Amino acid sequence: MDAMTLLHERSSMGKLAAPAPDRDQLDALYRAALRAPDHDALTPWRFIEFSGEGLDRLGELYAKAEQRLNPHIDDGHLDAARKKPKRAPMIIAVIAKVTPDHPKVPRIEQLLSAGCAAHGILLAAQAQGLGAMWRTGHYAFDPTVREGLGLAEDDELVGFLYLGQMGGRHKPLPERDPSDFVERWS
Ligand SMILES: Cc1cc2nc3c(=O)[nH]c(=O)nc-3n(C[C@H](O)[C@H](O)[C@H](O)COP(=O)(O)O)c2cc1C
Repeated sequence: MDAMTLLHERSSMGKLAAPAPDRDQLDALYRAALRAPDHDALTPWRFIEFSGEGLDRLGELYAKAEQRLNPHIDDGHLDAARKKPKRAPMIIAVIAKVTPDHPKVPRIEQLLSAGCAAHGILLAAQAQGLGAMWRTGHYAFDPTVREGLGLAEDDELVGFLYLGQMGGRHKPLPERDPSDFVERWS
């Protein structure tokens, strides 16, 4: 796939099947992430890769988060939370590792770099014929989940990237006209 086609046609895939990306594919995903624009070369990101029992452990964290939000939650809802990570054979959590009060690089720039790293992973997934979807949901901001994943106070969980083999077809791309979004000063 040529670069412009990839950039114009990237699309999320919610239906994801086993197997998870293999080591070579993952290496290519991370290399794409590491080419994110990065002011002052802070590399303000880290990644946690979940597969197999790791997905169960993440599900347990989700259930713990729900229980803290609602101590009377019923087993059905707890189970639903536990199963959420099982929607894919692999999840990569992208975490912005923020250096607070940096003299040159404000927080927003560090968050944007980590977001670009996540986008790099999505693009590299599609380039390799894999399916991918960026999710957050309330869990990305939940204190129990943040603590369980070892986030420092200034860090942000930018997203959970669900990855796997394409389990369906991409939905049609929306028709968008660039001129609706562009103002020209010339
Ligand atoms: C930061 C971020 C968080 C997102 N979180 C969710 C989410 O929790 N659930 C969801 O269905 N889509 C979420 N999305 C949107 C999807 O990843 C996807 O972009 C959207 O469904 C549009 O599909 P497309 O990427 O094929 O255009 C999120 C996107 C971003 C950038």
